[in-house]
Amino acid sequence: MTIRDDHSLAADLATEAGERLLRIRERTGFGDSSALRAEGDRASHVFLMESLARLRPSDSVLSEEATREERLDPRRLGASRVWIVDPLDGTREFSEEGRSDWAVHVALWEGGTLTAGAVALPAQGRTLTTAQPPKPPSFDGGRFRIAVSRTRPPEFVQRLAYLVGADLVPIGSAGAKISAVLTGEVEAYVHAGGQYEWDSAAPVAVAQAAGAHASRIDGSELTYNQADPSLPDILVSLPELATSLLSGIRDLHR
Ligand SMILES: Nc1ncnc2c1ncn2[C@@H]1O[C@H](COP(=O)(O)O)[C@@H](OP(=O)(O)O)[C@H]1O
Ligand SMILES: [Mg+2]
Repeated sequence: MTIRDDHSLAADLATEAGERLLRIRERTGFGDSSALRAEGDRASHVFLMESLARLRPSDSVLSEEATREERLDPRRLGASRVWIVDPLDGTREFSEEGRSDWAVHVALWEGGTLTAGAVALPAQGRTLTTAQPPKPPSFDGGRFRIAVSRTRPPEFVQRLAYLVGADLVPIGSAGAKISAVLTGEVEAYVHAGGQYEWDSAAPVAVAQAAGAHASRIDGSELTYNQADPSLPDILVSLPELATSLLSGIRDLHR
């Protein structure tokens, strides 16, 4: 792998981890889904950790699959460059034959902001990247689509859809849902009730580079590389829809 800059590195690592995951799916099969999930998580984590240690030895890494001690390493909080990775987002969907809504996330946080990132969607044959941000379609009115978790949608989301005139589209993986906003399959993604920095850092880096709206559901900023990596709610949407979605969510929580 020839390394040019952080944007290309994020894209190359996410893409290669994704190719490895496709091979694991093919080799292992779907007979024992918990073994397939465990092998996918482990192999992708090891590949990303070894690659970053070799190619960016001075940087810190926060990975979903790291041990609790590794995640609590105080050096990460004092570091100026931290890679935030989710080796396999949408682990459940990865282990279901025929599904393509799972992803590999690689993001770079520098001094308070996300500066580079990539989301590989291996079973869709594409990687969305800050190296070449996608151009989301513009919204020209009418009913629209909100992507939600297949298994843990926020309790208020049905009422929100009714209020703003939208249909709900269940999709697995935060990365796949945010990518769906950027490629025009849906117009928004709403989540609440629990999630972590690695679930959103890379797709948010790409969404911001693409000019989409990304925030907490109260409209405040998403902040990364915190001591506690919990980041329980998120709204990503086409920019034209953010105001009405945020005010709809606010009305439902009054
Ligand atoms: N209530 C919750 N608590 C903790 N994590 C959650 C969550 N809801 C969703 N997530 C995480 O967010 C990612 C996307 O979830 P979903 O597909 O349901 O939208 C998944 O990541 P992983 O697949 O990496 O574990 C999932 O674990
Ligand atoms: Mg995840």
